[in-house]
Amino acid sequence: MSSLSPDSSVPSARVEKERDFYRMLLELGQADEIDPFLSDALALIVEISGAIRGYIELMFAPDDREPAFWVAHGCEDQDIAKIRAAFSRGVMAEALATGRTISTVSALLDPRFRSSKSVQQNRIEALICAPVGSAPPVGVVYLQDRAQKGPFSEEDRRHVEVFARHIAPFADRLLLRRRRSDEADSTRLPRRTLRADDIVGRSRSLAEMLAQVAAAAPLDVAVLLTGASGTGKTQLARVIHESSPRAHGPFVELNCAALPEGLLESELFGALPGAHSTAARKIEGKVAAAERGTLFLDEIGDLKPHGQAKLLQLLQSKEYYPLGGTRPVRADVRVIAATNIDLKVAVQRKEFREDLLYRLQVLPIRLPSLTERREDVALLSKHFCAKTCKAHGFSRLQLSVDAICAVEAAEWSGNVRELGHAVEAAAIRAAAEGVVQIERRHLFPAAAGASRPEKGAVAPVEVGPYRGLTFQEATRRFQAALLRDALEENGWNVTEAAAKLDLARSHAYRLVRAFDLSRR
Ligand SMILES: Nc1ncnc2c1ncn2[C@@H]1O[C@H](COP(=O)(O)OP(=O)(O)OP(=O)(O)O)[C@@H](O)[C@H]1O
Repeated sequence: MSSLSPDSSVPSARVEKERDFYRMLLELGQADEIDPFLSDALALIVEISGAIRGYIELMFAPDDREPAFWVAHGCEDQDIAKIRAAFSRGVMAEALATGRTISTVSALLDPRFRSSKSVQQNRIEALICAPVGSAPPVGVVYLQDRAQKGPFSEEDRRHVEVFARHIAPFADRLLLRRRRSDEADSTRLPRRTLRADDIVGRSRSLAEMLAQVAAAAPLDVAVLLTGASGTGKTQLARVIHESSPRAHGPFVELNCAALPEGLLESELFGALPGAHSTAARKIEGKVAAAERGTLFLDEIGDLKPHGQAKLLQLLQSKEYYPLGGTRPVRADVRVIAATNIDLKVAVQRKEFREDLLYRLQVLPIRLPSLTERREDVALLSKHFCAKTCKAHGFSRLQLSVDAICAVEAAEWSGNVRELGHAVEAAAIRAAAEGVVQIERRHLFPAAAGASRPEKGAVAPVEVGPYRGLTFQEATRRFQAALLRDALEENGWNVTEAAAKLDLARSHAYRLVRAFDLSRR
């Protein structure tokens, strides 16, 4: 056997490498989830061939503009457009069209590819590209650049071809699943006109809301977003902006709850030098900063009467006066407002101007709470799990089937943020244990201080300091102590403390005032 060492029966390094390769391919093939399997398999072929970059792309149809699935290895950028631009489209197209493996020592010198823009721009040298599947191929495996100078060998080519044959049945299964799940996705239609990739979910209630967003986004009218805290109003405001003709303009956010009444006018409209004690120089207001873009007014229900009057004036006349200014300035901004309180009730209580409410809610959009879209909980949990792994540099963790059942069964009070925090905490616990799956116990640890108790269960808390007090007084003192603690921990940054406690910012500000908390 030519691959054995001449003087013994010890296999050569090449044979060992090859054996490892096949063994690992077989092991990888046992995986239930195809996406991570393809990602691991790609890392393996990149390593075996000594390539620097690798890419797998699968398509529903050969002339589709976007891939149905893709995974890259050795590429910093997570933006698919940038990753695709770094590889030779010409080479991939040829492998797909001919059903044959393409390889070259240097694409830059190869007369078949040297005129291609991507080849010139990325100065592409050695590459191999093998089609996946046959009659017709459904995608490609593409390797580019070698760690050690020189071309890919015949052996590398053989490995890539074996690899492409091995993953072909997985690719077929993945495409079939994707096609079926795409057909079942009720949000597919409205998503077509929106830049809403970050909005996870496929439930009917989310689809109905996205349909309203798709109708509202291109129109230059005010939008009022309502819904419980943490349901995604801020995220949706960005989607509306990015899907509108103002997408190239700025998106400027102003939290009305965080704003002391005296600062509102200069914050919103800016101030001319000398307009007030702190305005030594001209201060640019948020309206000016949002010129030709979108001004997002969060927690609009907390705007005080004076602020409401000023905002109404702006919406009616499209003009405003900077503080200390005598001439009106024209404003070209689209206003999107958000609130988690019922503004109609606030109007009845004379806390919010009715005329302003009508100006703001030309197109009102209510965000469904998590309880109305329970079928999205599993998808959202997986999304938060992947996001946490990426943010903390964990190797890929997955939620076990049992853990998914547990998150689906738990009560989340409609709050997506709360679900996100619980999954993040669970991922951190699982990573600390060095396991690869997040289990129920990571999500709902029995100890005190656990994130979200499962339905019915309440984690124990020490009652010592509150003994002897009435229920109300004990609750009040406990809340004040908890909030003070979070504020201390976060340098008295109310927004961060609110996020830590999973409170709406406006609620946190109200509590700070109600408990009269201040730095000691
Ligand atoms: N459908 C979704 N898909 C993915 N992430 C989501 C979704 N909805 C909400 N989130 C995430 O949940 C968190 C809370 O969302 P966001 O801040 O937009 O809520 P909000 O309604 O503005 O909250 P608040 O009323 O407290 O200001 C964010 O991290 C957001 O990215």
